[in-house]
Amino acid sequence: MIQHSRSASWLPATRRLPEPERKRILVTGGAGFVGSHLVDRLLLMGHDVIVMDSFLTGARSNLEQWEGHRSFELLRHDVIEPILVEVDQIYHLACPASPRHYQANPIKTLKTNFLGTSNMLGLAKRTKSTLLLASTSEVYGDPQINPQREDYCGNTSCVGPRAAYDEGKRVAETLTNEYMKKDGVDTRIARIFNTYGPRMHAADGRVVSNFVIQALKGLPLTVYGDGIQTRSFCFIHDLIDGLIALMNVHPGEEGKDIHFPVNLGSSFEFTIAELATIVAEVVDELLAEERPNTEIRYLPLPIDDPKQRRPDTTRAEGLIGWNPRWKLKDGLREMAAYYHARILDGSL
Ligand SMILES: O=C(O)[C@H]1O[C@H](OP(=O)(O)OP(=O)(O)OC[C@H]2O[C@@H](n3ccc(=O)[nH]c3=O)[C@H](O)[C@@H]2O)[C@H](O)[C@@H](O)[C@@H]1O
Repeated sequence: MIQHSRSASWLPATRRLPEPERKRILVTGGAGFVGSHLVDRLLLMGHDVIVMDSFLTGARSNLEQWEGHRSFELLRHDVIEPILVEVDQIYHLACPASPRHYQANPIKTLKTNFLGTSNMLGLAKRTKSTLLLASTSEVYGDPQINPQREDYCGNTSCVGPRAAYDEGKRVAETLTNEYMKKDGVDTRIARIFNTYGPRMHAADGRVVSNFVIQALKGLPLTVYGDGIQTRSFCFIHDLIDGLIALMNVHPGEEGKDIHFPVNLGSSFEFTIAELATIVAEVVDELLAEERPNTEIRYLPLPIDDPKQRRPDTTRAEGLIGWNPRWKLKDGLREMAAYYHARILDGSL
């Protein structure tokens, strides 16, 4: 059945699942980059979605397409404070994710990861709902093996500049695992590797958004260090496929361990210098102009910046049959078009 809201005919048309299949789903951090794409997909699938966000880094504008839709509810609430809502599933995404944001207030980042995750696990226990924790590739720190498998314990510093986030996420994983073992909470842990796409906060300082915006504005691309550090970039729609598949996986006959962390990310590794070249090509194509002299400005490499990062996704493939499908260039085209429209309408 196609559902339109009572009040606004311009709302996106969604399915409405029959009662037993339709779930009430809480998305913490649902106004952020990943969260808002997840909310879009869950609503389009026909579920009821409650978004909880403190708007510390999330933006209301990421969700404005849903305001007034009867399956959508938005709560301004900081996950650090307990809350009681009746839900079937919890995607726990709330936490600033860009180094610029999580370093701006490290204590808050730690509290979000410890107290926030503890609150959500308590809620999952009380409501008997399934909780998926959005963890991160940062739990591997500056990895000494490449690619990283889920059983690699990582190389982090608990007093380094990235510690509030990577140690915060490590303790969030530990909490999740202990609630699963001790209290029988049905949990999933996704370790998300560098993800990019439309709606990334324009000022969050991450490499893909920085490069695309710089190229669109004709500014030099800021490469930190010599640009030989690597990352693997996953397009947002692929990540959302993976998160939903992981949330809904069941042990099955094979008795799969669905609670152990699962890497979600692209297996194609690029140096940051290569990324700069590809972004310049994509933006030239969009603006239909030859700009052979895209300038690179080399800036110092941040302390503890991981030198290499690429997920081993064998586990995701076996457990949920997941593999990213978007090619880097295609994803960058989407992202460049998104920011370009904002530059043209004056909002960027
Ligand atoms: O996007 C992500 O998924 C991840 O982003 C960051 O991790 P990081 O890999 O350091 O991401 P970026 O800040 O985008 O940096 C990637 C690389 O590009 C470099 N960089 C960044 C920005 C820039 O303008 N120029 C540049 O060369 C950085 O030094 C780093 O080597 C966060 O710490 C992670 O939590 C998050 O999961």
